[in-house]
Amino acid sequence: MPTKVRRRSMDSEDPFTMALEPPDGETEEQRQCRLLLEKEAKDISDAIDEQLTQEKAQEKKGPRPVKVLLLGQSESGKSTILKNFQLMYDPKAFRAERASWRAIVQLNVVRSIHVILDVITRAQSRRPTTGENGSPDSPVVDDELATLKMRLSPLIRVEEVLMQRLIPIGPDKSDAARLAQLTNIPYSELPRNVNREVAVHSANPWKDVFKRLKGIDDNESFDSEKAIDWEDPTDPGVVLHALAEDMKALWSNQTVQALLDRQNLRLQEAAGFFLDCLDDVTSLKYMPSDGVDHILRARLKTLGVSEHRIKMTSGGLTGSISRDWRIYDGAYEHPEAYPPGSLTTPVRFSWRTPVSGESLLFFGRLIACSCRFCTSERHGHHTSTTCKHSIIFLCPISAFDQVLAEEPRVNRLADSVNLWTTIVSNKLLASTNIILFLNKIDVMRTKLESGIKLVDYVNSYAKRSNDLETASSYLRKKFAGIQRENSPSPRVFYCHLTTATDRKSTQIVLANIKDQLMHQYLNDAALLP
Ligand SMILES: Nc1nc2c(ncn2[C@@H]2O[C@H](COP(=O)(O)OP(=O)(O)OP(=O)(O)O)[C@@H](O)[C@H]2O)c(=O)[nH]1
Repeated sequence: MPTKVRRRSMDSEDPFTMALEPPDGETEEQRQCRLLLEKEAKDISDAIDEQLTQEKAQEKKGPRPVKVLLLGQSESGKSTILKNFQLMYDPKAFRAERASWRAIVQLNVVRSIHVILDVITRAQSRRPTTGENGSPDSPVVDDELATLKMRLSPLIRVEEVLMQRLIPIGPDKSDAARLAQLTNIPYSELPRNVNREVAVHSANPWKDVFKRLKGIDDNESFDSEKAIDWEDPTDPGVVLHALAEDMKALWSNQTVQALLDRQNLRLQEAAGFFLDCLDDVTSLKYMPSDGVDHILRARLKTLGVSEHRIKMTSGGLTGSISRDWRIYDGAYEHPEAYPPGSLTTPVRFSWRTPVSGESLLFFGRLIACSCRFCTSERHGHHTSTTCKHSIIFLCPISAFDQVLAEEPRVNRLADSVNLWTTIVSNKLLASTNIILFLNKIDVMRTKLESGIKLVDYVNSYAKRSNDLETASSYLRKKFAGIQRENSPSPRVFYCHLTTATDRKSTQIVLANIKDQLMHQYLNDAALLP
């Protein structure tokens, strides 16, 4: 029948059908990974459907919530911005999570030490060579360092225990468990291209783990300090405390520094770096306090999209108003991660470098999600056919000299620029507030001051001065220009230079954004029938 023939031929050209077809020459490992991602996408979709149904019912009862989507490539700082929001507007919940973040800080510490131990192992396995003057070509691991390495080996077990607590592998074979299997392999057995970073799925209630361990009742008011059994000899904190002096000796060892230098491993610039405050984080009763920003600096990669509800209040001429906010952390979910602290491959940046396929797929999915949230409202409050919510887009500008782990030909800044172009040019997002955060300004400053030249990666930077002010203002103008040229209709360019781990400065920015969005929300509401 003609219709059948037509449909078949359309199907074979349908980009969605083509996109879903398995790639040619797919290996079994790739197939497993793809199926996992597809199942996860379906779970997300089902969860959104369920959420939409609930929201519809809820929204009939009260005012519309303000929705903000955090977007950006992996390690751009989305979760850190979310933590800042929680710290400001939901401090009680934030404090209750301190025990969980204590475990992440401990995990970050042992991970950094593990990286160093791996570097030493590699140096030990190399045959020593000598230069022209007869001295060794590369730093030599002496007996003292080898002994130190041996004494620190119990930390590997601590890391495994922490990872198992965070991502238990049960008989359920859930996504979280299966992803954990991908990442829970001991470092020594990991193939080079496998993710070395532990990641939790947003659906995994990892923060409850410590609560569950102590058997605290859900209804009991939860004090995070009570969640720790301070007398427990198997608590990772005990081992960390016992090995604190050895860890300090390792980090300050000249040979270790030389070996890290040779491999271009800048641990101090890597996420979750705590080796500069070992006294503090290895103290027997260590708990990340309100006074220090350890929770903001702690690194735990999250996969999937998570929703966080916060009640926010804003003052104005008409008195103070209070609204529910929903903040979505659109964590980038590529199964690979960046090797810690390295990534100085000199892949040049170009304003036209193709965006990685994985990133596009992910952002497409996120935009689809956010637009579905709007679709659900269109019949209720919205009269517009475009998304009215807000996006905070994070670009870690310090990544200008780094490449994507999953696509080593793509510069990380180029990836961000392309994602930015995709977002600002999307017609469905024409009415969306898009706020750009050029993040990791502190790391950018350190890099530029250490002599790394922006022009070596971004040709068009030409002969401009290699300082933070000039560089950030140049990048800001570039991002503004892309928005101007690509937005379906004119919109205001909102941009902030941020250091998300610096609570004070970030909270000023977020307070302004909160007031701005509340104001717009009220204006929109006034225009509604
Ligand atoms: N020095 C510095 N570190 C930052 C800044 N913003 C975030 N970080 C750190 O960078 C790491 C990654 O930040 P996250 O907030 O986890 O990044 P993300 O975008 O949520 O990453 P994914 O979970 O992989 O999607 C964390 O250890 C943060 O503490 C910043 O402005 N300066």
